[in-house]
Amino acid sequence: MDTIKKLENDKLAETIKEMERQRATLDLIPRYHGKDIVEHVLDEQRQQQRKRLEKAAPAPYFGRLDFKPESSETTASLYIGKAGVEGADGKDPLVIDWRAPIASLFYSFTGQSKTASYEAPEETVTGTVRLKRNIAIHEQILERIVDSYVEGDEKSGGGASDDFLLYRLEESKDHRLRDIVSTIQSEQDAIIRAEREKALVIQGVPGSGKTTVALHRLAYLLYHYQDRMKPEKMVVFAPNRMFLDYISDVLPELGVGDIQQTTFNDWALEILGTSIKLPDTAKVARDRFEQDQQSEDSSQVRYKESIDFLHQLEQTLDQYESSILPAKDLLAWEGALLSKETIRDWYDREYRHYPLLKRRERVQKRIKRWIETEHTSIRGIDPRGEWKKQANKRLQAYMKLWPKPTPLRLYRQLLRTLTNEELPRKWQPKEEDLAPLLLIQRRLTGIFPEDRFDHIVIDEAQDFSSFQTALLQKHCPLGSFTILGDLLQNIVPGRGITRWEEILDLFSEQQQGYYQLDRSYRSTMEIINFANEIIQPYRGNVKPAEPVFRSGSPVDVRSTSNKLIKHTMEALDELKSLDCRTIAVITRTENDARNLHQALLDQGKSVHLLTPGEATYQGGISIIPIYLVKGLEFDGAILTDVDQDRYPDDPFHARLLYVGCTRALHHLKLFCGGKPSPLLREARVGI
Ligand SMILES: Nc1ncnc2c1ncn2[C@@H]1O[C@H](COP(=O)(O)OP(=O)(O)OP(=O)(O)O)[C@@H](O)[C@H]1O
Repeated sequence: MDTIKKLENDKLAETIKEMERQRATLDLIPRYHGKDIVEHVLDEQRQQQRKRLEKAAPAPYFGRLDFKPESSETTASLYIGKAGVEGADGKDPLVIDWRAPIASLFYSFTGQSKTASYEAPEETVTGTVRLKRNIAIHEQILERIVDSYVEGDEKSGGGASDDFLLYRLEESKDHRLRDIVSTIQSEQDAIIRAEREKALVIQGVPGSGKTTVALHRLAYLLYHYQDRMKPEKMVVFAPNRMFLDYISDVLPELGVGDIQQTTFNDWALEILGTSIKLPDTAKVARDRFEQDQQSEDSSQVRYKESIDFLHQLEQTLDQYESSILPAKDLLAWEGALLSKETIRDWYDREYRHYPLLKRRERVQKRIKRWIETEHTSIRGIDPRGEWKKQANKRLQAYMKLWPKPTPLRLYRQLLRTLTNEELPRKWQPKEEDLAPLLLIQRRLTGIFPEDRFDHIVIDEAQDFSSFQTALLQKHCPLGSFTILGDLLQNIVPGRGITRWEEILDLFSEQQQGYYQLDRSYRSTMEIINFANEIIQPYRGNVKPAEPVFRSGSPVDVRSTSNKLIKHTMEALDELKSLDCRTIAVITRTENDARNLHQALLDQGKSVHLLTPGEATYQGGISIIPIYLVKGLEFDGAILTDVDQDRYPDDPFHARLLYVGCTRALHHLKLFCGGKPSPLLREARVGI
C-alpha cells in the first residue's frame, strides 16, 4: 500500500504543479475589454478555464480508472474529477470531467463482468477495466485510497466500492445538500446520463438520492448538450423556498450557474402578475396539515387538479373562442359593408394560430386597414375624412361587443359553466386555481419565449397534480423532464397523485422513462427498518426502502410524560456529544414548535424556529413542524408528541411519521408525551 500511496502522491503533486502552471500562464494574459467579438469569446473561455482550475485546485480528482480498450495495446490511467483539466501541450487530459462519456465506466462498472463499455460520440468502446480506485483528497492532501476493483483480485468488485461509500455516508453533514460525484451509484448514474428527450419519472425511497441525482442530471445535460441547452432555460420546481435554499449549493458546486429554482406557486404568480394573490401560506399550512377535519372540499380540489378538468377547460375555452366574435356586419358608411362572414373568415382562418388577445388585435387592425382602403376610393367625396372618423367610431363600438377578458374574469365565467360554481364577488384563488388560471392566460396571450424551458425538474412530484404537469409540458417543447418523488411521502391530504401513471400517461410511450430507486443512502439500517415498520400497512405497491449496510445506534423511543423540555434538553446535549452538527426537533404542529422554541431559548439554547413561509435554512438546531421537513435531512432528529391522538393509525399520519423519521442520518429519537402512537407498532418505549 505504501508504494501505491507514494505513486498516487507523486501523481497528485504532478497534477497540481501542471494546474498551477496553466493558471500562471492564464494570469499573464490581461483581461480583454475591447470591442472585438472573437477576442471577447476567447477572453470568456480563459475566464471559464481559470474558474475551473481554481475550483479543481483543492481536490483535482476523486477517482482513477485503468482501462484497456480492445482496439489498443496500452492501458490508460484515467483520473476523474469534478472538472476536466487539459494536459500540458496537447497531451492527454490530466483529469477527465465526471460527465465525459468515458467517465461513465467509473460509475457503471461494478466488477461483475470482465468487459465494460461506454458510448463514445461515434461508437461503443469496449475494453477491460484493470483498476477502479477511489481517492479522497482534501485541500491538496491525499487522505484515503480505496480500491474498489483490481483485475485478478477475487475479493474486489461486486459491491466492494461500498467501503468508500460508507466512509462518505458516515460523515456528519453541514446544513446544505452536497454533490455526490465521487460516489454516484450505477442505478443513479443511469438516470443522470439518460437521453435528454426523455421524460423520466423516478419513484425513490427516502434518501435514495432523488434530489441529488436530478441536480447532477442537469449538470450532465448541460455538459453533454452544451450548444443545445442553456442553464437559464432549465428550471427546478421544489415544494418550498426553504427547500430551495437547502439545495442551492449543489449546482454551483458542480460548476453550473443560472438555473432557475422556484416553486410552482411563485412561478405561476410571477406570470399571472400582481392581480392574483394567494391566501397566507402559514394559514393554508395549518388548515391543511393540522386539522383533523379537512377544511377544503377535497373532491372539488381533486377535480380541479385532474387532467379531466384540464381537458374540459380546454374544450370550454375552444367554445368560448369560437363564440366570442360579435355576429355583426360592420357598415363603415353607406355602400361600404364589411360582412360578418368576412370578419369570421379572418378570425377563423388567417389568425387562427394566434393566441386569443393577439387574434383580437389582428382582426381589429385588419378592419382598420379595410376602412383605409375603402376610403381611398371615396377620398373625393370625403376630403376631410369625416366618414372615416365615423367608421372608426363604429369599429370602436364593434370592439366593445368583443370584451378583452382577464384570466380571472374568464375563469369565473368558465367555472360557472363547468362546475356550477358561483364565485363570490371577493373571491381569492387558491393554489389549485393557479394552474387553470395559467392555462387560460396561455390561451389569451400565448407562451412568451422567456417562459419556455429546455428542461424541467419537478421535485416531490407526488404532491404535483397531473394538471400542473400537463401545463408545464406546454412550456417545454422538447418534453425533457426529470420528475421525482415518492408516493409514500405524499403528505398533502386529498392532493397530489396516487399512481405514477397519472403523470407518465401524459407523455408518449417513446418519451416515457420510469426508474425506481430502492436503496436509501441517507439513514442507518436501524432508522430505515424502523420507518419501514411504520409505513408497512399502507405501502401498497411501493417496495420497502433497502438500507445501505450502515449500522448506527438503535432508534430511541421514550416516554417524556410532562417533562418534554427536560428530555429535549438532555437529548440535544447527547446528540451534540455524538458530533451531530444539524439537529431537528420535529413537532406535530406549528404552535408546538413555537412553544418549544421559546422554552428552549429560555433555557439558553441556541435554536432556530422554522415555520411555513420561511425562506432560509441555517442548520444548527431547528425546531420545525413535521409537515415542513420533507426533503431535508439532519444528523440527528427528535420527534416530539408521537402520541395516539397526534398520530393515529391512518395512512395520512403514517406517511407523515414516515417522512419525519427518515430525515435522520445517524440518530433518531421519538418522544411520547401520553399514550404512544399505534404507528410505533411493536417498538419498546423506554422511560
Ligand atoms: N451515491 C451517493 N453517494 C453518497 N451520498 C449519497 C448518494 N446518494 C445519495 N446520497 C446522500 O443521501 C442523502 C439523501 O439524498 P437526497 O436528499 O437527494 O435523497 P431523496 O431521495 O431526494 O430523499 P427524500 O425523498 O427523503 O427527499 C443526501 O445526503 C445525499 O448526499
